[in-house]
Amino acid sequence: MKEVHVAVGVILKDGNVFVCLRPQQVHQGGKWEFPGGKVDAGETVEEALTRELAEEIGITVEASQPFMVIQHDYGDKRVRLDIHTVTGFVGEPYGREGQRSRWCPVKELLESDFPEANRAIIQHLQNAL
Ligand SMILES: Nc1nc2c([nH]c(=O)n2[C@@H]2O[C@H](COP(=O)(O)OP(=O)(O)OP(=O)(O)O)[C@@H](O)[C@H]2O)c(=O)[nH]1
Ligand SMILES: [Mg+2]
Repeated sequence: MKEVHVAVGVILKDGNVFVCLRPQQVHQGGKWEFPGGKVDAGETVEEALTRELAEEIGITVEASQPFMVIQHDYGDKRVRLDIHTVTGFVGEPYGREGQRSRWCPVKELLESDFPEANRAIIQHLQNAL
């Protein structure tokens, strides 16, 4: 099964992270996510992240840093998550594709239901901040 390369943004502001609720009908639907999406052929991770965050939550990324890379096999899909923190952006994020979204304190992230692969990201975030 081929591996999907995904650019994921951990958008930080005052100790909070912006998270979105994945639509029921998509992969890992009904779970929370850090916004992002597939890296298209010929795109850098930064280009994919900037494009996906503009499309999904209406912000313009101005400063991002590589944070970690996670590979995970969900059984029905294999992903390689290229996670970047986003510390500078223009605009107020919102669910531009109609998805629910909110700012969540970093320390409360594990109280919400995220895809399995996100557990390691959250633990790294909580240790790093
Ligand atoms: N965006 C995002 N995807 C995640 C996270 N964790 C995780 O396992 N994934 C998986 O990464 C894959 C790609 O995410 P995605 O569905 O958002 O990709 P996309 O935005 O290009 O899809 P779409 O444009 O068709 O909606 C999905 O299988 C999703 O389950 C996360 O925190 N954020
Ligand atoms: Mg997406």
